[in-house]
Amino acid sequence: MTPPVTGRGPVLSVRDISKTFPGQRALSSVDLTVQPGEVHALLGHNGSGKSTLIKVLAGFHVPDAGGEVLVNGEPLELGAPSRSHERGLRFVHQDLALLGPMTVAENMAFTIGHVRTRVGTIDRDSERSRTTALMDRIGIQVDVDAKVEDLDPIDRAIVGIARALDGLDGNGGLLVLDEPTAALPPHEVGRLFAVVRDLRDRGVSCLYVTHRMDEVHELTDTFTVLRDGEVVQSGRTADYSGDELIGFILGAQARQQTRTPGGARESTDGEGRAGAALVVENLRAARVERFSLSVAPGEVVGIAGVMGSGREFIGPALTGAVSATADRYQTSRGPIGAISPRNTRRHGVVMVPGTRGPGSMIESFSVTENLTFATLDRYSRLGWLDRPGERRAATSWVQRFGVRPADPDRALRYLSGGNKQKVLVAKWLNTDPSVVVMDEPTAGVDVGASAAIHDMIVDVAAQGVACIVTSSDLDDLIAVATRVIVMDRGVVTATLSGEQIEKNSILSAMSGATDARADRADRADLADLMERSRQPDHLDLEEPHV
Ligand SMILES: Nc1ncnc2c1ncn2[C@@H]1O[C@H](COP(=O)(O)OP(=O)(O)OP(=O)(O)O)[C@@H](O)[C@H]1O
Repeated sequence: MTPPVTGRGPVLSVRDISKTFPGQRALSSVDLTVQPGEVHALLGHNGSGKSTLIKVLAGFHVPDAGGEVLVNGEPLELGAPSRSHERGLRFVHQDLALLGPMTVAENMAFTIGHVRTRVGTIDRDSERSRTTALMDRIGIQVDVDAKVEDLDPIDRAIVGIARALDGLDGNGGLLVLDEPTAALPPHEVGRLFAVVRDLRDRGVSCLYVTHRMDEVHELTDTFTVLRDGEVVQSGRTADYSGDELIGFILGAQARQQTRTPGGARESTDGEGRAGAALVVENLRAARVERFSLSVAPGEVVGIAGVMGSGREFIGPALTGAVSATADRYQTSRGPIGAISPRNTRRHGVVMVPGTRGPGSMIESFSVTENLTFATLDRYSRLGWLDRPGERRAATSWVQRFGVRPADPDRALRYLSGGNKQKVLVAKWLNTDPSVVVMDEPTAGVDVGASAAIHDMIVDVAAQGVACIVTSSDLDDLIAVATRVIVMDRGVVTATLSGEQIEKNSILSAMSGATDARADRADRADLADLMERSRQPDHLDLEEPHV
């Protein structure tokens, strides 16, 4: 790792910054320093204040009076986004805000402005060359004429970073990356790290927000941990173990968080004593060619596969959210007929979607209203809503998942991203499903809440629910699955159980699938995947994750 550049003052000094929302102190006297050429991890549980701090830096929130932010030693005018931009602060949010139907060059022009000819028309050629030049600066080329919706997630992330770098001349500046790997499959994370390291070597510092603990030691030089809006620790990453960092993040909670990897549990191969909860033969849907699965009550089946393998379409296909057919689709309640949302729901097959996108949650509704939205009939009495009953159920889920703030009446929009995710998972578990498909259940969720969600999945399974977890985060699969199915190009290519459920074996099975199509695959990706599967950092199975 390149040592941080020294000799100049800090690129960023946050001093005594506080932010109070009505009824909520989100930041309390926060100090944070980033030196030039340094990757600084900003860590903290869901709701600890990371996004609020970033929004203060971006000029989106005005902090309480009293504190200051210095950029390269000079005070920054707070609450003015254009001033933050002028002073070299750049932000890449999780939602990259790229427009799918537009090309890469058009997206760049849309945000950083059009290039005009002398007669005032748009100069498309210059816009394309400018985009190529921005890409060159991070040493990666993406087809500037490709539509963003056709790009891989990693290329989209890279376009987002390249766009943010506009106007930063060569040396200096601070790039704030908010959970940039949350939407990336494991084998593509290395490419993003290479871009960040390359920028660091060229003097662009980085404030890096992540919940993935394995990334912290791999990528960052220094760190700050926020807990409940306060800085609890900062320092050089190399001076602390992963467990120590987790301890800072979770505080007293840490000691309560333990879990047994699911791989250690016995596999039932889909046929438990009570018979299968779901049998599907030759499921076909967009990106799913032929998928067969039998899952028993109480079993947790994990589905792994790189982006585009079909993994992400299994949930929508099984619940009829996308058009799907199968030679056989049978639950414990009998054969299903057409695979439609209504039929699958009647059979108790539900899906917890991976994104908190439109339709999955209503931001202006309270936590309680969101939690009970899919089960309103249960709380209706003679046409009236049993509000106390609704609230009791919500309170119990809020406590079980540790939703913060622990206030079931709070409008969802005031919750942090990870806490919204917990409410979303709870909403579907509250429907008492017999089969639940969870896509990326811990995306954006902190290390403590991830463990809580893993425990909850195991708990739900122990109550006889068949669980199918599709995830790009191998830790999810290792923590909960009794069997892991690996997919490639819409078909199952491997099934792992027992002791095979560990990172190395899953990655090799995924790489085996990739290997089989190596003639058309990107060999760099494959090499990267293999390289990562050999790195001991990624395979530290002795250490408990939480
Ligand atoms: N606009 C707002 N109004 C009221 N409270 C808010 C607002 N924005 C954030 N909060 C509260 O401030 C606290 C910090 O939230 P923040 O979004 O900064 O957390 P975070 O660390 O980014 O969490 P996550 O990892 O889940 O994204 C939370 O309790 C949140 O509910």
